[in-house]
Amino acid sequence: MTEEDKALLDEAARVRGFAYAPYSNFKVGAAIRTKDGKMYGGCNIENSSFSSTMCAERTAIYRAVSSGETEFDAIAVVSDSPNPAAPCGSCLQVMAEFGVSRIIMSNLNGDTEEMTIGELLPKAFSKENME
Ligand SMILES: O=c1ccn([C@H]2C[C@H](O)[C@@H](CO)O2)c(=O)[nH]1
Ligand SMILES: [Zn+2]
Repeated sequence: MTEEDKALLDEAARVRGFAYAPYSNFKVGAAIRTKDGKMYGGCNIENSSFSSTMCAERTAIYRAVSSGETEFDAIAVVSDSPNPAAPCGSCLQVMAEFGVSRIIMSNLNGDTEEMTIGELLPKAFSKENME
């Protein structure tokens, strides 16, 4: 693993500490890196109206996009699961939209796995489908 990817996982683990998850008690942290090396972190933010909950990955991506970022390299995701957990389908769809190609997943034991968006969401729906 590169130093850059370690730093991205460290940032995901750090912002996981801000997760607001009183309903599931499942805290998730994510951090996305732009092609020019900037990092944006995000945590999951739950709500008593459950469907208003936002995942850590989309919090991170939407923070980056809202800051003017358009070119992405990788996203790291950290949660307390027996095996490194993959992002949910909604987050994968958003990663496909914004060209987030590498997904690095880790748990608190430090087990780490990397997959591409093409592996996790083959045949993603995209704007090309609407042409
Ligand atoms: O990849 C995932 C999967 C789940 N969650 C959040 C949503 C909810 O708050 C909690 C349980 O699903 O974990 C994420 O943030 N990212
Ligand atoms: Zn999600």
